[in-house]
Amino acid sequence: MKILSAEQLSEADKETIKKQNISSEELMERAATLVFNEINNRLRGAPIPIKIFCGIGNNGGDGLVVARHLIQHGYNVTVYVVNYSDKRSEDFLANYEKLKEITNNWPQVIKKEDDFPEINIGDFVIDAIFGIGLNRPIEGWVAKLVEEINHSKAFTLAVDMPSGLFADKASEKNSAIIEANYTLSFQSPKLVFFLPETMDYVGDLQVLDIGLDREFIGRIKSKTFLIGKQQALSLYLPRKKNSHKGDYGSVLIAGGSYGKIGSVLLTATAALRSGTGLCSLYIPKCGYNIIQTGLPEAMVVTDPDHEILTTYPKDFKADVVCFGMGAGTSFNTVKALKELLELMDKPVVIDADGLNILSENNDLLKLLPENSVLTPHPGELKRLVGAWKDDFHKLDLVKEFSSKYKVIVVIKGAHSLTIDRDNVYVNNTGNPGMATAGSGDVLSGVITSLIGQGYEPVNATVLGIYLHGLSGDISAEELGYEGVLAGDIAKNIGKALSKIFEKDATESDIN
Ligand SMILES: NC(=O)C1=CN([C@@H]2O[C@H](COP(=O)(O)OP(=O)(O)OC[C@H]3O[C@@H](n4cnc5c(N)ncnc54)[C@H](O)[C@@H]3O)[C@@H](O)[C@H]2O)[C@H](O)CC1
Ligand SMILES: [K+]
Repeated sequence: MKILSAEQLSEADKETIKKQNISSEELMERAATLVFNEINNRLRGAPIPIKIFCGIGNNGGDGLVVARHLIQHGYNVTVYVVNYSDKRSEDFLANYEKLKEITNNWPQVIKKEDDFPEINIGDFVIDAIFGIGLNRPIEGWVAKLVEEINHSKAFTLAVDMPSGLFADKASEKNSAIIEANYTLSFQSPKLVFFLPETMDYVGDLQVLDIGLDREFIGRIKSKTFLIGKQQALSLYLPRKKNSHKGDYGSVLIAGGSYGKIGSVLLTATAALRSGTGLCSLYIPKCGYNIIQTGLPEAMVVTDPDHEILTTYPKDFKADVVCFGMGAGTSFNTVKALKELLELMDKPVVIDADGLNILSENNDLLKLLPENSVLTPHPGELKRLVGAWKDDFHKLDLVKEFSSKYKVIVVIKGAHSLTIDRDNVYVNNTGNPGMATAGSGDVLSGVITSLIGQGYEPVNATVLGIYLHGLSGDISAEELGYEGVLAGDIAKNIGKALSKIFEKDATESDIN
């Protein structure tokens, strides 16, 4: 699914009005009625106090439409107009009149702090103050109102976006932003919903298809995508009935050191569980018995050294090599990575200490074969691309790095991002249970495996992250967040793959 910018959404809005020959007020009615339906389905007539805070633009207009439908269905509603300016939009005004026609309980206008109502923890707050039209941080008494809503701890549902967030740029530090429990967003999720600094404001997310023109949206050149089940399915390369292990890639996983052999064991397990035909490990001698006992399906080649990698086996033929987990950054291990990079003309996967070595030895970066995949966690990323001011600056730095070295970079996080030059793929699977030792080693194994099976490196990365997250979700369902081990994520990759073929009637449109 494309993630559209505020500008693209406004264009799609205008184009839809033209093509479907409807008024903008009709489009607002359609969008906001969907919001009402969702609320009505959940509240089912419950008499809880609903407080709707409406701005004076079209987000506020949506709020007024929702209010009208709720009142007509007998809900206990109070509407507040957050009068931050006198420039009320036409559709706001039209719906203001419509609301006054159906109730004697007219909206209360808030113009200053003294006008704030009491907001109780048991209220149901609807935030329709600002949407994608926000063009500067919220200030003054409106900022105070936002804080008041947040402090109340009342359940808060944001219409289109939590007020105070920009759709596609960073917020200033300490800005007033609604902390929503639930966000019902129109047509396309917004990029900020998935970035670490802003995702917590969104709560649970649901995207409503408000019927903006499909053909126009299809033509929009977006470089930012949310990866859901449909996209994962479209990337999958089916297996031929008439095939053998030689068809599914020979991978080599190079890494480990004394005390850190578990890391490569996890990576290799994940590679095999992801469908690799032949899996070999290149490890220091100390890991030989561990791997041969722990993973009899794998083959082992050992370094001359007992404790660390010191060289690279030049004659070893593999379709793809993964380097770095548990390897350490000793002088001779740097040499081993250099030998690998000098030899390889096919994409490699570099993780963990492989990345630390790259950031300390910048001259190695230009040896990376085109379309190699780097999978840093935030600390490793910072060492590679430098410090960033905010999430959007980080994206710019990584895009620049990806273009400069012609590599694919994963920004790991709650929503891991795959950056391939200017393209951004946002992952939407996974859970906090995956924040556990070895989870990254498993991810590298999945990506390496898929590259070995013939997936384009960017597709292997996007699908690999999706499957890794889904496997984490399956594991958390079985074991609870705290109970998940990286080994469980590796073990359940096959189940995750099967799951993308399941039809799910209740599936939300973003999963
Ligand atoms: N695009 C769609 O698919 C549809 C969107 N709808 C809803 O419309 C809003 C966007 O409405 P818009 O009037 O453009 O903007 P806002 O309501 O978010 O803001 C109003 C107005 O406020 C001014 N402003 C911006 N920042 C500030 C500030 N910090 N302080 C004071 N004033 C500010 C600025 O002039 C804005 O224009 C979208 O989110 C949807 O909810 C349609 O209803 C359906 C189709
Ligand atoms: K809002």
